[in-house]
Amino acid sequence: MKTALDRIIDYKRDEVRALKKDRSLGELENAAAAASPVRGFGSALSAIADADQNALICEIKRKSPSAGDILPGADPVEIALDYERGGAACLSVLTDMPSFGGSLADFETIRAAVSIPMLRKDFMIDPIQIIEARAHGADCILIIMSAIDDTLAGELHDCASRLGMDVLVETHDEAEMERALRLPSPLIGVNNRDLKKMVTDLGTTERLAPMLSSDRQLIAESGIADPESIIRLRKVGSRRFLIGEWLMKQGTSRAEQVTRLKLAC
Ligand SMILES: O=P(O)(O)OC[C@@H](O)[C@@H](O)c1c[nH]c2ccccc12
Repeated sequence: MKTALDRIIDYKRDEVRALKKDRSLGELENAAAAASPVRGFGSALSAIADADQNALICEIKRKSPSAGDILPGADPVEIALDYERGGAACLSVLTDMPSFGGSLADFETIRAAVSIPMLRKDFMIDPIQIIEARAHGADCILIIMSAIDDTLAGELHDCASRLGMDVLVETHDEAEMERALRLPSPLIGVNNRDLKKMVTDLGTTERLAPMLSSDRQLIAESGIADPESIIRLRKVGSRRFLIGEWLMKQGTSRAEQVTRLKLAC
């Protein structure tokens, strides 16, 4: 049986094929070279985490395979400005349309409206997507270890580094963590949501956190739903958090809730 992740990777292959037909590599490389300079993603997280506050990567997604509709008609710029005003370190913007309702057009509009660094959150399976990400202003890209093999992960990582972007390497079990630690990126995410089974458990971050040495930075991802989740994960040393659905649903108190999470201890 195909998992949700398998299905996504299948249509990503079609998207990559279409992109390669549409735009030449040279053209995209030129656009990437002309894009606005990278904003340091990892350094923005560290500036807050090193002061012992919670460095938040706040996410914009209209829907997801696990949650269904989150905020279908959301104005992404309005939400991004709430996040920035509340004190988010960085933003994560889903650019996948079929499953998450996002786009690179959203990404670009948001980046023009805020000054904090941004992660292009998508399913990367080919270097051309990384170049495309930079051409649209991305400061960081995501590598999902459960979606690709080590060779491809290394290639995508090198491509992002060459373009000056940071890389968030996502894991969700011990084997993936071991593979992730062979890549040079200091930013190691632990996804509490199993993308194959679509179940979320904060215990995943607690279990994997001890595998990181002090030269790596743990980012706890998914299922963070209140200050208590943050307080729980701070106990295993996490000071960096990626939060989507719960913040999306906070309505008019969104900025205040960001500040509350940032200061939770
Ligand atoms: O909405 P949540 O449970 O706060 O999760 C945010 C983020 O971690 C989640 O969207 C995510 C983590 N890794 C991903 C990979 C692909 C798509 C989405 C994700």
